[in-house]
Amino acid sequence: MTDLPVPPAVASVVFGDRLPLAARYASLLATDGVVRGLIGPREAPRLWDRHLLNCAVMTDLIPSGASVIDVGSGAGLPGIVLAVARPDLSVVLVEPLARRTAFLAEVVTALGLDAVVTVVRGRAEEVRAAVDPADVVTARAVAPLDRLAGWCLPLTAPGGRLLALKGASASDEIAEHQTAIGRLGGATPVVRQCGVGLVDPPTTVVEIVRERVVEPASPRPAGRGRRRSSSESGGGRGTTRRG
Ligand SMILES: C[S@@+](CC[C@H](N)C(=O)[O-])C[C@H]1O[C@@H](n2cnc3c(N)ncnc32)[C@H](O)[C@@H]1O
Repeated sequence: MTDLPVPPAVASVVFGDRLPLAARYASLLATDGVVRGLIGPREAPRLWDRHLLNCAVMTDLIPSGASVIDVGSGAGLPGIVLAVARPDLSVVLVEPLARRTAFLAEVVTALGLDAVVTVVRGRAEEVRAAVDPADVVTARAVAPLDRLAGWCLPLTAPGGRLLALKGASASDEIAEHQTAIGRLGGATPVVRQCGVGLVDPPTTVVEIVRERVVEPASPRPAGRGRRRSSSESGGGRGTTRRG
């Protein structure tokens, strides 16, 4: 039998009066989440430190009343945690795997979050027609920054931001992918440290504002070769307009 994870003292600072709801989510992860293979058994004892608190502290970067799309939610990280910590947010969870969206839908209902959380099954690059662009798009452990920007900036409202939870590699990834991100309409990425003094280590978030809207390139005239997709071309062949 799995021991249910005990919230550390700092959890009440981070979640406030939503702590019981956060604890219910932690229990679902530690039981159903482990049994159904969405969370590794070794993660159960460290769910609070490495997962719930690590995700919750990024709420500092999310404006009041914002719409949020969480891309690649998996078992609900960070999307469910954001909805638990911040009842003012409306959250869409985008996840392609049926086993995971089934779990997410059950968790949303079990936590009474149906009014503020929607689960969408699909790949981020395929759900554009199905979701409204959001003020904030989040992603944790989903893809390198250039691919994330290609998937997530089109889901971000002009002037909104992509918040990518990253580890120690954040600065290296920015150096590697900054040019591609710019071509996709992203502003210069900024590294933010969240939860300093609350979580150790603090959560590293790469923030990318969608400063320009990049339209897909127009098709080339017939006979001049196959048009490259934006992902193949690094997004560099699009046309842009100010957002
Ligand atoms: C390593 S898991 C991370 C899950 C969760 N964000 C977390 O931090 O625990 C990566 C997740 O991204 C999802 N994913 C992969 N490609 C995706 C895409 N193109 N669009 C949306 N989600 C994707 C996978 O199905 C998987 O659930």
